[in-house]
Amino acid sequence: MINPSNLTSASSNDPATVNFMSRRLFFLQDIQILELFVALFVFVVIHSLRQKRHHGLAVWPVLGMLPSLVGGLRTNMYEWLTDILCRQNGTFRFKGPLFSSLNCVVTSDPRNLEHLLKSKFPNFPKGPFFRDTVDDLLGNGIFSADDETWQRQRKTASIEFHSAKFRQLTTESLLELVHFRLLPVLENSIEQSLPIDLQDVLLRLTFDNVCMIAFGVDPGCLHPGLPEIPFAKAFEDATEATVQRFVSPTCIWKAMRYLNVGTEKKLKISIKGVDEFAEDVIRTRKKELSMQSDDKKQRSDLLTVFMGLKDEQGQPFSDKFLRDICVNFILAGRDTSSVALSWFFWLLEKNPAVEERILAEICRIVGERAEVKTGECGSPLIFRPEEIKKMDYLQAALSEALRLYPSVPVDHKEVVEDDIFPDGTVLKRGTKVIYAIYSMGRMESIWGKDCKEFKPERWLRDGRFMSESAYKFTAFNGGPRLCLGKDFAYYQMKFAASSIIYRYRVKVVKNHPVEPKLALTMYMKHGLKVNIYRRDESELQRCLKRQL
Ligand code: HEM
Repeated sequence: MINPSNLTSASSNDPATVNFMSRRLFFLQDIQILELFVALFVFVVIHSLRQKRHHGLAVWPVLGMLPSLVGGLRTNMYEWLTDILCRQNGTFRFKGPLFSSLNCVVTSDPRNLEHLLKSKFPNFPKGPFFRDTVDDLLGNGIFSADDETWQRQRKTASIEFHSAKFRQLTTESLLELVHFRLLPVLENSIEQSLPIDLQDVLLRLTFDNVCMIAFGVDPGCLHPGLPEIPFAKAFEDATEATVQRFVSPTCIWKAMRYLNVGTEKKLKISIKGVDEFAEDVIRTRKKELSMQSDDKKQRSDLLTVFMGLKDEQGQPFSDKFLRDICVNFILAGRDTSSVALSWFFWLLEKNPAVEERILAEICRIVGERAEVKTGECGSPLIFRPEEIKKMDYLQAALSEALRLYPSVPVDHKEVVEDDIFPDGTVLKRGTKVIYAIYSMGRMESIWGKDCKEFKPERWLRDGRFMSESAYKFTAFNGGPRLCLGKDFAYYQMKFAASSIIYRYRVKVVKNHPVEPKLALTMYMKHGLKVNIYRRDESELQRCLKRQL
C-alpha cells in the first residue's frame, strides 16, 4: 500500500525516487486513459441504449422513460401525452424506471375504451395500485372502491339521484344559489368595478350545491365578500399532492410520507383540513337527526340515507366510511362542473359567434312565454326546468367545452387477468391502464380534421342536441361506472350559464394566463380572472324581437 505522505517527503533528486515517480506517473496516466476509455464506453452504451426508442420515446437505462415524463410535467403533461398518442395511433406502453410502479399502457382508442369500460368491465377494476395511491384522500369512497364496496355505494346513490325528491331538491337549491348568491356576487363586482376569479366563484357555487343536495348542509361559501374557505384550499392542495403520487415511483412517495417531507407533508396537512370539514358535517347531521322528532326524520339527503344503512356485520357505517362518502361526493360534485364551466366561459370569449347563438336560443325560448309575448314580462327572469331542457345549442356548447377540456383529464384501471385490447395491445395481469380522456378530444382519427376547433355544431342534428358514444366522448366515463351526476351536472351548468349569459358579458382580463393544473380534476392553474359587464336592455329587446 502506498502512503501518499511518503511521496511528498521523498527528495526529487533521488534516482530511485525519480524512477518510482516516473513509473507512478505512467501508472496515473494509465488510470486516466483507462478512466477515459471506461467513460467513453459508458457514454457509448448509454447513448446507444438511449437511442433505443420505444413507441417514439427515448428509453434510458435504469430510468426508463422517466426523463421524458419529467419533461412532459414541466410543460403541459396532457399535451405531451396527446402528442405521443397521436403519433402512436392511440396506444403506447410507458416504461418507468427499474423496479418502479410507473409501467403502464396509455390509450385513447375508443375501441379499447369500450372494451375496458363495458365489454370486459370485471377485468378492469380501479385496482389496488389506484386505491393505495388515493387512499389518504378518498379512502373507500365510490371513486376508489371496487366490487361489493363500490356496488353498495353505487346502488344507494343511484336510487337517490334518480328520485323525484332529488330532482326537486336540485331545482330548488340551484334557484336559491344562482339567483340569491351567484348573480348578487357578479352584480357586486360590476358595482365595485373589480375583476373576479370566475373559477373560484363557480367552485363556491358547486360546493354549496353539492353540500346542500348530498348532505343537507349549507356551507354558505358563495356570498358577496367571498369569505375565506379553509376547506377549499385544503381540498385543492390535497388533490394536487395526490396526483404527484401518480407520477412518482411508489417507493419514493412512500419514503417521503414516512419522513413527512415535500408534497407528502403538504398532503398530510391538507387532509387534516379536509377531514375536519367532513367530520363537522357528519357530527352536525347526527346531532340534528337525534334532536328531530320521528316524523321529521324523513330527510332524504345522501348522507342521511347512508347513516341509516348497515355494513356487512350489521353495524351502522363507521364515521370514517361516512367521511369517505362525503369527500368523494364533494370531489364528484364540486370540482367537475365548476372547472367545466370555467373552460366554457373562456372558450366563449374566444368564440363570440357561439355566444351570440346561445343568447339567440335563450331569447327564442324566453320569447315563448305568454307574458313576454304580451309584453308584460316582469323581472327577475328565472328559467324553468322545461326551458332549460330545450336549450340544445347551449348543451352542445357545454359538451364541446368538455370534449376539449374534460374535467377528469385522465383515468385509471388495472388488469385482473391477461387480456388483449381490440387494437392488439397485449395486457398482462396487473398492468396499469391509463385512458387519456383529454387526448381523445384532440385526435383527428376520432373527431376529424377540425378536432381542435370549438364547434358546438358538431353535436347538433337538425338543430337538436345528439349525444355521442361514451367511448368516443368519455368526459362522463362510460359503462357501469358512468357518471352518476351527468344529468344533474348538465342541468346545473345550463341553469348557471344561461342565467349569466342572458344578463352579462364575461370578459377575461387582458393577459391573464390560462393553463391547466396537474390535479385530479382540470382546474385552471391561475383561476379565471374576468370582468363582468351588464348586457344592454336594448340588446336583449332586439334579440327577443328577432326571435318572436
Ligand atoms: C361536468 C360535470 C361532471 C363531469 C365531467 C363528471 C365526470 C365523471 C367521471 C369521468 C367519472 C368517472 C370517474 C372514475 O371512475 O374515476 C364520474 C363519476 C362519478 N360522478 Fe361525475 N362528473 C360530473 C359531475 C358530477 C356531479 C355534479 C356529481 C354529483 C353530484 C357526480 C357524481 C359522480 C359519481 C357519484 C361518480 C362515481 C360513479 C361510479 O364510480 O360508479 N358527477 N364523473
